[in-house]
Amino acid sequence: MIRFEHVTKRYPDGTTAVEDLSFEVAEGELVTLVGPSGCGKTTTMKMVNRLIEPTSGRILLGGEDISAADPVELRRRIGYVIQQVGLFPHKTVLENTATVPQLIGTPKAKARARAAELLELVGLDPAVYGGRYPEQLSGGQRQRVGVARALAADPPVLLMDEPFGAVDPVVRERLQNEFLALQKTVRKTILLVTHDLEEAIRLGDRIAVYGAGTIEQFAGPAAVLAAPATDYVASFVGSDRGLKRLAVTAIGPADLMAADSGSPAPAAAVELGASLREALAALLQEDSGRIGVTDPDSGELVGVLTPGGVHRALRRARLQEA
Ligand SMILES: Nc1ncnc2c1ncn2[C@@H]1O[C@H](COP(=O)(O)OP(=O)(O)OP(=O)(O)O)[C@@H](O)[C@H]1O
Repeated sequence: MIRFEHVTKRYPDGTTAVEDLSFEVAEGELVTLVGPSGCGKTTTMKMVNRLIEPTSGRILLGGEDISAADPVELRRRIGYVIQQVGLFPHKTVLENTATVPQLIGTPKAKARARAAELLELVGLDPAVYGGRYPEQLSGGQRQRVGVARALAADPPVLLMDEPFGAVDPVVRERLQNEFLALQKTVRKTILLVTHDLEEAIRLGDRIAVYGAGTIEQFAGPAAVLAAPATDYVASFVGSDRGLKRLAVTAIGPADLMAADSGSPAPAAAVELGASLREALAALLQEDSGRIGVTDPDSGELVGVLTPGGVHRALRRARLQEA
């Protein structure tokens, strides 16, 4: 869907921001760009909606070379979410969300109805928040409006630059989870820039780990953690990558013990397919040392997870990757 072919960007002062980048983002895929400050992530992203033009190489969107596209028309196909959100201060939340559809000629009533739906989708009750002004919202709520607004024109592609950057870690984690659930339904093709490795791992179907102006590794989160491609990536992901793997390993049926009909069902439960990190957090809260695991569709208890099951799952994941 988005394809970079040997893209280099040199700024007029001689700074090479990115050099010979080639990678592809599949339709419906969420790719996170992660790396230290100044490594070229934002430059990469802004070349996709032509806020920055490459010095050489080309970028294709759905097979079409974007250098031939009209930038205004191009940006209509590409939602853009930035850290500072950039909401219009003098417009209400509903008006902010309806801005783009109205700009492209959607009748006002229809644009507003759609905006209300989207606010609902990002967890903001339009009856409560629709009439408020941005300054009357918390940072996390503003970021949700930013996401709703970017989705409003239903663009196939979303560019997100540190979209959850301006909120505290707890709210951030909640927004990330909500966003992942949302992505399951909307299935946009997304490039998301972050300097936070945990965020990149949590959100990305694949991760591009940037060094200075180049991608050092482009792979799924589990592969980046299990087999860093270079010494640089190894030091970037750090020595606690074993722990980080908890976040990318899901609980499978083989990790569970049968729910014993004799003993009471555990009080806490997570869903099958939840991350080991989530399961471990729940286990640590449970004095009994066991939690229930439920079927995400039916909600029925399918088994019981103990710390031994977490070990089994990690071992299984290591074997699969080997
Ligand atoms: N307009 C510009 N003129 C000259 N150099 C620039 C310009 N914009 C960015 N750069 C340089 O290009 C390099 C890459 O910048 P970029 O903003 O893409 O990095 P980044 O990875 O997004 O960083 P951060 O995480 O700090 O936002 C940096 O060295 C930066 O100083």
